[in-house]
Amino acid sequence: MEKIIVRGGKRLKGRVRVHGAKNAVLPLIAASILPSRGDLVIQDVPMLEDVKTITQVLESLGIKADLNEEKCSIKINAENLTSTQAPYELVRKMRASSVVMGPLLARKKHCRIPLPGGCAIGTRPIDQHLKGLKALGVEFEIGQGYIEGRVPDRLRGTKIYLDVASVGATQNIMMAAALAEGRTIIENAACEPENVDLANFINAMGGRVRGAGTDTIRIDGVDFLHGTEYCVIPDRVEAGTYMAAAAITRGEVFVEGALSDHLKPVIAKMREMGVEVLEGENGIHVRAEGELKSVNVKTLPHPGFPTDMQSQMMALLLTANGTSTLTETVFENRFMHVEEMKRMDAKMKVDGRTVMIEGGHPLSGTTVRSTDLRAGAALVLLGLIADGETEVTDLYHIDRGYVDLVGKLRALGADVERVTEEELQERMKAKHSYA
Ligand SMILES: CC(=O)N[C@H]1[C@@H](OP(=O)(O)OP(=O)(O)OC[C@H]2O[C@@H](n3ccc(=O)[nH]c3=O)[C@H](O)[C@@H]2O)O[C@H](CO)[C@@H](O)[C@@H]1O
Ligand SMILES: C=C(OP(=O)(O)O)C(=O)O
Repeated sequence: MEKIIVRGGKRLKGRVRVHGAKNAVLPLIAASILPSRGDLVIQDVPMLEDVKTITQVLESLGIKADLNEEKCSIKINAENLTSTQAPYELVRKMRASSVVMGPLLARKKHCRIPLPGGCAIGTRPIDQHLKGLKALGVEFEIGQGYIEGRVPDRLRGTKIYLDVASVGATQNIMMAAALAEGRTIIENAACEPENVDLANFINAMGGRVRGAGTDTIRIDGVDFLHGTEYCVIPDRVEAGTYMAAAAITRGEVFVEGALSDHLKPVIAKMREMGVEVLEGENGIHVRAEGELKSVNVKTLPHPGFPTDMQSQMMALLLTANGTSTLTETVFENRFMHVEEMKRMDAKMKVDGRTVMIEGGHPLSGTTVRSTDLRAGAALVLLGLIADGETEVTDLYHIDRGYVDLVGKLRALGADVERVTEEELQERMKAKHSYA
């Protein structure tokens, strides 16, 4: 088992480049099932475990998909789509693989995928995905842990109102509607930047999607989609994580590639705390010094404060003076990191969906467990200012969403390393034999 070891006390300084967005590239790769003609090339693909998993899902469907780690790109040709069944071993690793449903139903009028199940941050139902796809003409059977969808006639555009502005449901419906007959209108659609990226990608393949980024999306179905070349948007959560790292250590960091338009709520809250944030054309400059003010934060669907930045923000609030509150409204169980942070002497109290955070107290390093990918990153960030050594375990979460977190933090001056259990044992042995 590998661990990240952080020794606190270093002020981060320098420049860090953000990779392409995980949450944008996953639906883009799923949408690559749609074109029946030509090659697709996606650029600035982050080489993450999740990206490898969704690529394997495509390969399991008979699609040619070549990830080029050096060029950070993927080349896909879906002309030879032979299967409509996604394997359990892959889908269970990553909930986002349920977004292959829409494209499979659009291309082959059939799909069979394992029920994604709950996860560390909540139950995460997919009722809105199913409601939308049913409205387009899909019939579903659910049993023995699988969902099977069939289109008896053909997909037909219609008006769909989502009860919850679900990111994944909007994606699944958008992709199915891209090849449906007539116009589909999604109301109360999720307007996250990743969904705008998906709409732009579908349009680059010859689709007709309008209104993405607002709560009403119109999709006019076309007969077929074709290959294209496309570059994924930068990862706003990765960018926000390094912005938080800079502020926590009272450092000065230029986050290259970060788009301020995608990070408005994060920038606003950091400024309210007293962090200096300069928005540039090529990135965001963050600088913090001395005492920061406590603030109240509530996570919301975009353009509200993103739930995927909640735990990193919590880490930052622990360094502010006074009491802050952080309310999670998107997921019902996204506070598992609170108990881990308390193990580092963080002063916090959970009351329903709100955490009271008493900032400004010293933190101490100890062994803590990543409970989800953002929580894992947040614990590493806390380790940057804790006394002594912090060991973060369960790194498979972090590997789902961060390219080389350790290398990037080290380049900014952090005292952090990734070691295997064996290496740690060797070190202990060497220490004892020396003593
Ligand atoms: C791979 C990916 O892009 N993941 C992101 C995506 O997840 P994901 O697409 O799963 O998130 P959703 O927007 O669907 O979920 C938001 C809320 O809606 C609920 N819900 C969702 C679907 C549904 O059919 N019924 C229902 O009740 C969920 O339980 C949750 O409470 O958006 C989330 C919200 O910004 C982010 O935290 C995730 O990082
Ligand atoms: C929760 C996240 O991802 P997923 O939806 O894939 O679990 C995330 O990226 O923070």
